[in-house]
Amino acid sequence: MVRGRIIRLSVRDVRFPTSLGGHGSDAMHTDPDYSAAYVVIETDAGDGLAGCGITFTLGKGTEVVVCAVNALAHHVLHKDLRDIVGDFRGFYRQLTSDGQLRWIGPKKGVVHLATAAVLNAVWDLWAKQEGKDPRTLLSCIDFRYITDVLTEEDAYDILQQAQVGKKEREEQMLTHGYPAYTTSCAWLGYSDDTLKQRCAEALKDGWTRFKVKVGADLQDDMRRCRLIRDMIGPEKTLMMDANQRWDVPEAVEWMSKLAEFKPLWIEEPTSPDDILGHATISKALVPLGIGVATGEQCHNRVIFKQLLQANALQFLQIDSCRLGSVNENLSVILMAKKFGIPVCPHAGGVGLCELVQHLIIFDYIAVSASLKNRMCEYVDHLHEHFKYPVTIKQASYMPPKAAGYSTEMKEESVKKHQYPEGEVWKRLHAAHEN
Ligand SMILES: C[C@H](O)[C@@H](O)[C@@H](O)[C@H](O)C(=O)O
Ligand SMILES: [Mg+2]
Repeated sequence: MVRGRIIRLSVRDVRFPTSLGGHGSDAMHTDPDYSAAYVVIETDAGDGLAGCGITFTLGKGTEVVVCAVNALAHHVLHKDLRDIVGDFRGFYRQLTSDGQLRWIGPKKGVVHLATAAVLNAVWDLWAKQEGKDPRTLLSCIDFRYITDVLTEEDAYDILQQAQVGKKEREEQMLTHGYPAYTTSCAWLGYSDDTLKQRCAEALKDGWTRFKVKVGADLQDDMRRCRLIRDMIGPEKTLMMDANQRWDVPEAVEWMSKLAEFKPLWIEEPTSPDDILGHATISKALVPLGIGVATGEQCHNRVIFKQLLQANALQFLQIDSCRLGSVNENLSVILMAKKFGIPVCPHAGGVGLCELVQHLIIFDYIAVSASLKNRMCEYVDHLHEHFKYPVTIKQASYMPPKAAGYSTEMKEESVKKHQYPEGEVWKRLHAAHEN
C-alpha cells in the first residue's frame, strides 16, 4: 500500500576520483571523475523506508545539478506519495513543465538530470512499497509529443502481446540473467599493457562482448582495435565508441578504416543532436555491416522518436539518469519495440548499472520478449558503494532481489566521497597543495 507524506529531501554531491586511473576516459572526456547527485526523500509514514535517487555526472558538473535538484524540491516536499503516483503522468508533467525552470531546459541538460535524480528517488520509494500492473505503468507515461508514433492504446497492446511467455522469460532471467558486455578493458586513457591485462582477465571471467573507445587518433585506434580483436578472436563481439568526436563525413571515413576489426556498432559517432547526421552515417555504414548506436546523451523522448523515425540508429541506448526517470524510459522502451529496434542500455558511471538492470530486464520480460542483438553495458567500477550492488554471473546481469530501484548508497561511502568535505577529497586536496 502506498503511504506517507514527503517531509524531507536531501541532495549531496558525491564524487569518486576515477580520473586518477584513467577509468572512464574517452575521446571527449579525458579526465572524468565519476560522480552523482544523490537524493534521499523521507516520509512521515514511520516505516523506516526512504527513497534514494541518483543522476550520473562528472566531477564539477555535480554542483550545478545539486542546485537544480534544490530548485525542484518544492514540487515534491509536503506531497503525499499516494497523490504523486496516483497521477504520476500529471506529476511528471508538472516537474518537467515548471514555468520558470523549463526555460533553462526544457527537458534537457541540467534540469532534466535533476528531474531524473528526484524521480528516481520517488520510484525507489514506491517500488519498495508495492508492485505495479500494466495499466499503472502506462499511467506514469507522459505521451505528449509522441502520440504520432505511440499512443497509450498502442503501448497497452504491446504490453498485452508480451503477456505470452512472460512467466518463462521471468524464469529464464532468474536462471541465466540478462546478457551484458564490458567496457572496462579499453578506456582511451589506458596503456596497451593495461588494455591487454584487463582483456585477458575479462576473457577468463567469461566475457564475450567488448567495447573499445576510439576517435582521438586513427593510428592509435587501429593499433588498439587490432590488439583487442587478436586477443578476443574473430567470433566474439566488438563494439566501438567515439563519444561524439567526429563530423559526419569524418565518421564514415574513419569507420571504413576500422571496419576490418568487424565492430557490431559505432556509438555516438557525432553530435548527439544531429539526427539526420546519424541517419547519413547509418546508411553509409550498412555495406560495412556496422550499425549506429546512440542515446547516452539523448535529451529526451522526442529526440529518440526522431532518431527512430529517421532510421538513424540500429541500437538504442537508454540511460536511467539522463531521461526523466522510469517514466520517460518506459516511453522510449515502448517506442523502440514499435520500431523493432533493440534497446542496449548505457550503463557504468556511478550506479547506472544498478538502475538500468531493472529497465532492461523489464524490457525483456514485459515488452521486447527478445534477446536478439540485445545486451546491456557493464563497467566494473564503484559497485561496492551501493547497498544492493549488481550481481554479474557468466557475463550476465542476475535479476536484483531487494525491493526498490537499487539506488541506495552506503552512508559511509557517501560521507567519504562527499565533495569537497569528504575524507577522500580532503586528502587529495592536501596532497595537491604539498
Ligand atoms: C565519460 C564516460 O565514461 C563515457 O565515456 C561512458 O559513459 C561511455 O560513453 C560508455 O558508453 O560507457
Ligand atoms: Mg558511450
